[in-house]
Amino acid sequence: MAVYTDITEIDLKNFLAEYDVGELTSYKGIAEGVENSNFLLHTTKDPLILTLYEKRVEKSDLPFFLGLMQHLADRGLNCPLPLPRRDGALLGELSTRPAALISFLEGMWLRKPEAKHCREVGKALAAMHLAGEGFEIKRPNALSLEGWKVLWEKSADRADEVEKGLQDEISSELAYLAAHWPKDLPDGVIHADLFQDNVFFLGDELSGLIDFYFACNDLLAYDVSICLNAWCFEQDGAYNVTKGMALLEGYRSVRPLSDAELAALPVLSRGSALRFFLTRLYDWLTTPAGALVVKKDPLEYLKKLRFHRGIASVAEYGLSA
Ligand SMILES: Nc1ncnc2c1ncn2[C@@H]1O[C@H](COP(=O)(O)OP(=O)(O)O)[C@@H](O)[C@H]1O
Ligand SMILES: N[C@@H](CCOP(=O)(O)O)C(=O)O
Repeated sequence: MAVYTDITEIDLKNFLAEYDVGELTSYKGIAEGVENSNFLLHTTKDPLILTLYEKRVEKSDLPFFLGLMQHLADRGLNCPLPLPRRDGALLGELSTRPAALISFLEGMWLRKPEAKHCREVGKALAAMHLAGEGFEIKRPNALSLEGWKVLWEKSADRADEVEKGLQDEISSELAYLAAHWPKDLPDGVIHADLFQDNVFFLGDELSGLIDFYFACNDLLAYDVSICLNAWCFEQDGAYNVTKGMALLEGYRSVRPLSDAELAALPVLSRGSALRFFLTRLYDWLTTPAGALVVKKDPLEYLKKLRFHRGIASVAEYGLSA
């Protein structure tokens, strides 16, 4: 459960007094998520999400995240909206953390997505990429090549505790990616964490995207590779080519992928697998026992990384270039 910071009812009521959201009737911590503390609030008006921003979120990045949600929603993307306080500010403070109230999005995330859902995710990702055009604030990706090196330096010494030989394997991988990372592909605003728990469905219909707290400016095709990793592998670690095809076709039906973007998918997918491996590894090694969060398995992403290393042609993802 991701509630790192506790709140008291009295502090919450004082915080809410700055907003025009009705009276608080109940609140509870949300038993999902990894990065921030989230609470579901019921009021005499609409239900709301309260987010307290935690360790990996820089306060200076919050205008990007909150402004982006507004920008995307204004352009017709279904995503939550930050609510303004009476003084117009989108951000307040609660229990010493920066905090915001976010509109509640109806829907559930899918525990067992099928190819038809992957197609919808591909479409929604492409729609987000198009809707992100014109967003004025810029945020470089803090979790790309340079950020991976920094994370790796914090974990490398203990990596072999997780699997023997990891220290050498990951050091070589980082060197490979630094030498082969594409530079001239289309870029824009990417979600950067569009995993299953961040996509809501009502029945088979995609009802919206949440959790823009890793969003940044980067290669659009890198975001596609993140979704291939998050959506198109089965529990046993096997890549599901039908899901891959559906996701890529869904994406291309809204925003075409160039030959260069397609050709770069294997290296981008290695990079995105490494990115999630590294944050999971760091958390695995540093989260104290008993913390109210479910640690995610870094080895799941190591297996995905190894799969992409073995890709000889993008046809293996379900499409020919
Ligand atoms: N706007 C929202 N509407 C409905 N539920 C939400 C909303 N934002 C977050 N949640 C709930 O909170 C959970 C954790 O949110 P998330 O933003 O993924 O947290 P974290 O940034 O900590 O990973 C989600 O899985 C969902 O259940
Ligand atoms: N998706 C990441 C962890 C980030 O968690 P989220 O709850 O913000 O999606 C992973 O799976 O490692």
